[in-house]
Amino acid sequence: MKNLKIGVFENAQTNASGTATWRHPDSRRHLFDTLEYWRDLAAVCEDAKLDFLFLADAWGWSEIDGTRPPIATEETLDLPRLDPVVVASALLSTTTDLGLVMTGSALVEPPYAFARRMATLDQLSGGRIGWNIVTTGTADTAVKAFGMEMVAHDERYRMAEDFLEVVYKYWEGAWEPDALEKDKDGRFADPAKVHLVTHKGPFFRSEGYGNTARSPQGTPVLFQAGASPAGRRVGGRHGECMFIGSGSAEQLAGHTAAIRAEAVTAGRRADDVKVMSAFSCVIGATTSDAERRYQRILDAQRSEVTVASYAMFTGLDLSSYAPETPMTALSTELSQTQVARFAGRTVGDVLADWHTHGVGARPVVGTAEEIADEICALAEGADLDGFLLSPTVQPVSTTEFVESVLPILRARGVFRGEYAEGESLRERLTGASDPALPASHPAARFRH
Ligand SMILES: Cc1cc2nc3c(=O)[nH]c(=O)nc-3n(C[C@H](O)[C@H](O)[C@H](O)COP(=O)(O)O)c2cc1C
Repeated sequence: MKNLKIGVFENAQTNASGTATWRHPDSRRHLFDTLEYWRDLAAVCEDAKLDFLFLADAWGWSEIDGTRPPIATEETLDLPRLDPVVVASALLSTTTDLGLVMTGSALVEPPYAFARRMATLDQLSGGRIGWNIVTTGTADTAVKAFGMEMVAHDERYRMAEDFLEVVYKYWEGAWEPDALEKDKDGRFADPAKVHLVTHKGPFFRSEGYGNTARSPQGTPVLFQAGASPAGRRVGGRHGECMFIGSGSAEQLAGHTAAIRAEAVTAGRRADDVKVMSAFSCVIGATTSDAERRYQRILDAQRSEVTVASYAMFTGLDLSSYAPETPMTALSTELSQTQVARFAGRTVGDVLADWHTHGVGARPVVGTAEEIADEICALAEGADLDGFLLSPTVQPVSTTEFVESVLPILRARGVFRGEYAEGESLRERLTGASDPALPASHPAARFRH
């Protein structure tokens, strides 16, 4: 079996993944707006030698028929949040090896400024940064805040391709890796190795010199999570790591095969893309103890949150449809994945399902041994490279996982024990022999 990669899913906000479990007695997520929360969580991840901490993000919010439902505020479903780039920046000085991966929107960010911010993080972290490319799940509300017009679903992916070309040109082509000489008796940099970038694309234009020099990885490790056909195409062409939702081994195997096929269509090798599935679990001393603990998590959440939460991801108000309406009758310009994955089921089924686990799948509920068994079975059955642990109650879910499940995975030889010294996040996650993107990646053509 492959050596697994394991990251932790977080959101610089009180809730995650469309559920609202912040009232649970053990939850400390209401302290998401303190540096201590992030410092302590990052320390748990780094002490356990996890691969990275992932900070998801959204610029938009929940709206139903153009109005923000009061429950979204009462249960802090979507707002307030913190900027993940700034949170990651704060963690650079409290961590030394942990990867820091964050979402950045190709819909609303200006690419030149975004390229600089990510390069700065990559530089100061010594090459520990990853970027989850999103077209923004909450696009309908985010565009209003940015004074933009709505951009349709597949058009947003075309926009993302253009955005990628701009940032690649700056990350890969603006400054050659050995441009900086820093020679006090000579010169600081070699002008022959600093290049003017020009870009005239369908969505973005830019002409300039890189505001930052080349960072250790150049391009941060590229993550992508869109599961619609358009999303998978972009992931297959550009992604180095793809996040997929959770599900049965059979469902995940289908996703993994489709992503690898897209990579091959794009002229890359099937395993140039590492596939990581979201994974949630509730651990107990016995199976029935775990079931009791899971029920307590469900009880911590108000049921009214479900409609507002589903609307945030899809713009659809499920309360306005008869419960027997087939989900195939619905469509969205937001997350098509969150409609398509319920094909064959009804609106009533989805309301019940979403209440228990939001965008994720039902957590695996059991003893540490049972959870380790499930992780191994999923990895083998679905050809996965790793997991994105999506904790239900933070930080205790992460702590319990690293204390009880991780040692079992280590004993089985499927998760490594130590960090390799000086390794970049790219080398760690992809097995690359240096921190730069391989020559087979589309970004490499912008190098000099
Ligand atoms: C593990 C995981 C993490 C995600 N994180 C984000 C995120 O931080 N922000 C966001 O807007 N979408 C996020 N998404 C959603 C997708 O990237 C994508 O934008 C969404 O599913 C809509 O595109 P699609 O219809 O192509 O799937 C995430 C998805 C998964 C599976």
